Amino acid sequence: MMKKELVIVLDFGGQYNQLVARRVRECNVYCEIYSYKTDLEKIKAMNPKGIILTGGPNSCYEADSPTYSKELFELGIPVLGLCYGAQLMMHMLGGKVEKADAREYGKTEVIIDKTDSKIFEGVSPKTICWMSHFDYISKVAPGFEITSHTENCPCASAENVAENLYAIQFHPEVLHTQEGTKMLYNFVRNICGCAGDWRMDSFVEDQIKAIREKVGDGKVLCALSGGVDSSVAAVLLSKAIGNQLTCVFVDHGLLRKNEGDEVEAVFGPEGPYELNFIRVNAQERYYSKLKGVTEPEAKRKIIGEEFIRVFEEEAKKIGAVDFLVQGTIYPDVVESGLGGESAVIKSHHNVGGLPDHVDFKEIIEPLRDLFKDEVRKAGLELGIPENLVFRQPFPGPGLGIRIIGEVTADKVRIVQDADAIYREEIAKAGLDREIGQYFAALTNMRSVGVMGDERTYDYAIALRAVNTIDFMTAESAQIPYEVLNKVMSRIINEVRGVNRVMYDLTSKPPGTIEFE
Ligand SMILES: Nc1ncnc2c1ncn2[C@@H]1O[C@H](COP(=O)(O)OP(=O)(O)OP(=O)(O)O)[C@@H](O)[C@H]1O
Ligand SMILES: O=c1[nH]c(=O)c2[nH+]cn([C@@H]3O[C@H](COP(=O)(O)O)[C@@H](O)[C@H]3O)c2[nH]1
Ligand SMILES: NC(=O)CC[C@H](N)C(=O)O
Ligand SMILES: [Mg+2]
Repeated sequence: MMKKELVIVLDFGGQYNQLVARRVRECNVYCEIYSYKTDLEKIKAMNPKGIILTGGPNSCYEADSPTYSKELFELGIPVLGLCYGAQLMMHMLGGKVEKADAREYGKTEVIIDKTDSKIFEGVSPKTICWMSHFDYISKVAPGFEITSHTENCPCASAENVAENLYAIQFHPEVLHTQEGTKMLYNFVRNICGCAGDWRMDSFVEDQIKAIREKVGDGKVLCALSGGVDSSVAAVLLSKAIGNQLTCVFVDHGLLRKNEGDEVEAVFGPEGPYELNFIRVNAQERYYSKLKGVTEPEAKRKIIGEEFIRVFEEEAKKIGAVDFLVQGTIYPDVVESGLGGESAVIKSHHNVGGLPDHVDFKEIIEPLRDLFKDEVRKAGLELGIPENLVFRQPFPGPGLGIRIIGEVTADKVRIVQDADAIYREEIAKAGLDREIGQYFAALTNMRSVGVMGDERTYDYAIALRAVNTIDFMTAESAQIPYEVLNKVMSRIINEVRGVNRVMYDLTSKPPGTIEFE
């Protein structure tokens, strides 16, 4: 078998490390991320075609900052340092890095000095790049030449062609760097010489192989929500291990209207997949655990823990189940505060919301490194129908995080009915494939209204709709006013307990997509 081409990303704690990996994969080159604490011997043994050092929050000239063996730069393997990685390369090889008088942050014009640099092939001589640094390279290391600069920064990039070493102060992986993808392409394809023969089908094949090796003839339980991620995970697992797999779908009473039956229709015995499928109706159990709880993180943790307890009980019934599979994807990991140095935004039930003790030998998450759109590609690769692959995401904690404050059966009914109307009207207007994610939420606010000459004192529904590529950032969608108006009027007329409807205009950041 032909050996797969690999580029290694060495993680120094930057915020955009997964984006680096993703951009490399977009160049059809396989890529894996390793911590800067990984041994050089281990890196060498993987025989990478290139190595990328990421950004990071530290200053390389301080004593305890992350560093690496200098031998890395002497292997003859092309190395590209980004931001902290660039500074570290200069610092270790005899250049100088210092604190700048002013920090450079955001979109910045970079002027290319060496237009025939391989990194800048096809890039305009003046190009907008994303900067995010306090420190700067005040002197390049011997053997390096400066290849670009900005108004405030004398060295925006440098290279030592003879040694195959490249340093970039800005962040080519961020889409705000207009020609960044081109630069990374130039590095992996032209400088590292990768042929670019990696495709999503290789990802699928590799995962199937890895799962078979790990699981052997053991039994596996897959947490299946019917959403995009776990459906892709379930089909992948089923291809890998067939009958050893049982899928468990939990109806926690926080699903959208009719969703339980819809999921059962697709994955149950009547559907097209040959899966061992179990539906657990756990409504009462969730409502009683959530009674009186209002704090968002507390709600998330309770829902997350109950999921696991249900899975454990089902596993006991099957007997001797060692593995639990979840459809965790990369944004779940980052937001739960586990993506390197990044802060906790909210504990996704399947990551940061997991209880301390879990009764499975191992949790398998085959999609953990992928972004949503990459998961969709894998789904299509697996032959999953488009209407499933392009479903809008629905969070595991469900309506639990779309009902602000305490969850009750009556509030669930209100938000389910309002949401169903909203979805119906969006579909009628032909907008359902256009908008990334849209839903109704129940604010915990009641206000005074007048209906049929009577005073009302009822809840306000918030409508949300966002467009996004990777769900890490998002903008509110521009829905035609007539559509919003129709939704408002139907909700007020058809859903008892609501007398006001609002549209949430907030982008992410500063908002998040869900309300809790
Ligand atoms: N009701 C549920 N029953 C069983 N497992 C669930 C349920 N809800 C969520 N999960 C598990 O938690 C994981 C994360 O949920 P999440 O909503 O992010 O993914 P998804 O439902 O698979 O896809 P999507 O993001 O498209 O909704 C799922 O992949 C699945 O493994
Ligand atoms: O399975 C999930 N478990 C969770 O705990 C969770 N929280 C948010 N989401 C989904 O993630 C995306 C980003 O949402 P936020 O901007 O609200 O963090 C959006 O698509 C959200 O629907 C979740 N999915
Ligand atoms: N984004 C980065 O990698 C920053 C590197 C370094 N901490 C600086 O401020 O210059
Ligand atoms: Mg979901």
